[in-house]
Amino acid sequence: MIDVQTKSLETLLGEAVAQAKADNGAQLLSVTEQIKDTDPVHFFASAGNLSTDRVFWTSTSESFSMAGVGNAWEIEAEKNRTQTAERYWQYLQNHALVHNPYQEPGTGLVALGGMSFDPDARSSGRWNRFGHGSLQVPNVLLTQRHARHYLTFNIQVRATDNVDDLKKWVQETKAVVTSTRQPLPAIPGIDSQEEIEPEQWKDTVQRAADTIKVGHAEKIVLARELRVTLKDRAPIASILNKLLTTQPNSYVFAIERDGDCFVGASPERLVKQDDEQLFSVCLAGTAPRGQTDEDDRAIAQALLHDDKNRSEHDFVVKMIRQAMDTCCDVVHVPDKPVIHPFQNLQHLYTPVTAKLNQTYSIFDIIDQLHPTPALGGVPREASLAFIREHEQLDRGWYGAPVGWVDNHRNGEFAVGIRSGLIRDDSVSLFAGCGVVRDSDPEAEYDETRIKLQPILSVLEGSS
Ligand SMILES: C=C(O[C@H]1C=CC=C(C(=O)O)[C@@H]1O)C(=O)O
Ligand SMILES: [Mg+2]
Repeated sequence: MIDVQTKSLETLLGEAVAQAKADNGAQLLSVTEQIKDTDPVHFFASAGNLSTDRVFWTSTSESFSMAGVGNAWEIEAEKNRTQTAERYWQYLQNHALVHNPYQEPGTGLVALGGMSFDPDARSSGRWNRFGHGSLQVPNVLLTQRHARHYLTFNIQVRATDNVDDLKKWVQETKAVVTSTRQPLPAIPGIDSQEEIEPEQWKDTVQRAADTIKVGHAEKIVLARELRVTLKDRAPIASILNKLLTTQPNSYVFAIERDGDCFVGASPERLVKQDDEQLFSVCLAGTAPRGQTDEDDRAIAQALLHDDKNRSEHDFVVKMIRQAMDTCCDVVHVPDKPVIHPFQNLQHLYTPVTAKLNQTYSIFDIIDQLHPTPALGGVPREASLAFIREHEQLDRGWYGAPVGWVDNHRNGEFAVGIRSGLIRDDSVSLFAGCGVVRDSDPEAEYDETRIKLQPILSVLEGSS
């Protein structure tokens, strides 16, 4: 068995070297094998010995995870992020040598990453390791679906490369990332925290509500930052592990670029593609969970019938339906939202399904959807202009699509909320809320405080 696999890897490496020689350039080789059980979080932790460019993605409701390390190919874009991603992803799929005997989504040639919320926003420099759009094909990718585990090596093979050396590198790297589990380090806890200008933020919420009342916009989403200093460097794998156990029904993700890491547990799917089938979600309108079941149900009922929250939600439904209509043949949207409960809050939730027209890709849909009025506002341009002018925050990748695509028309992007940016021992946490004409600044402030809580309690090491 091992012999056959080794031989096949050797053969593939030989073919890639020959192709690189013929092209007088480099040849991307992608080779996938099924492997023994390997825990994605421990893979991510061990991979830190190889590179400070790592990625992690879990859809906790589906028992599906990916963890990747290194960078075999990167699509980088400043403006026109989705068009650039589409073009280079097509190019790569046409030119890569892919050996993937499995039909599992998320195995083989996969690119993971995301983009900034707004390429036209002022930059503070804090996100400069991320750029405005970046998808990366990791050198090594672990894919876990239920009880099955797959390992993909993506290698840039050059004409001058030696097959034996490459094979040795693959074997050594595999040993590092699938090594026996080391215990994850403890989360060091919080040394200090600072809310960034909360009073000024509330004034901005009032200003947004006033802007809406005079008819210059209908909804504007405003976000704020909580800056946390930990007692020691943030152990990202341990934080992911804790998010996985405390945040069911979420997308737990980490995108690390040169040591800086964007991490989160988002409840919000932007879009999932399963060949021609698309799934999106309208998520807006928020209330806390109750202390007792009865209390919880009463809060849920009140949320379902609350005009202010319903209007926040309905703007999102209307716009997502329009966006889907542009690229899809059949779009299904229920008439009314339901309640979707999460660990410490509940949201109004309307699922959307659609059939993607064959001439479009997931990148076209992202282009249509982002930013939805759950993160931008209505109308899109007026709300973005307000955010650019008045919000005292460099959103960076917060609130923007983060996810993955494979080369079989599968992919999924979440909205990067309930998230933070980690650098060494400091973490910037972000939370926003939908401001409509009846918004009360104190209530919106409380809502953002609840949204910050899950990730904050993970950092406290107490959840
Ligand atoms: C902007 C955020 O949440 C959005 C998603 C769900 C509910 C929202 C709300 O009720 O305001 C927000 O639109 C955030 O968590 O940072
Ligand atoms: Mg809200």
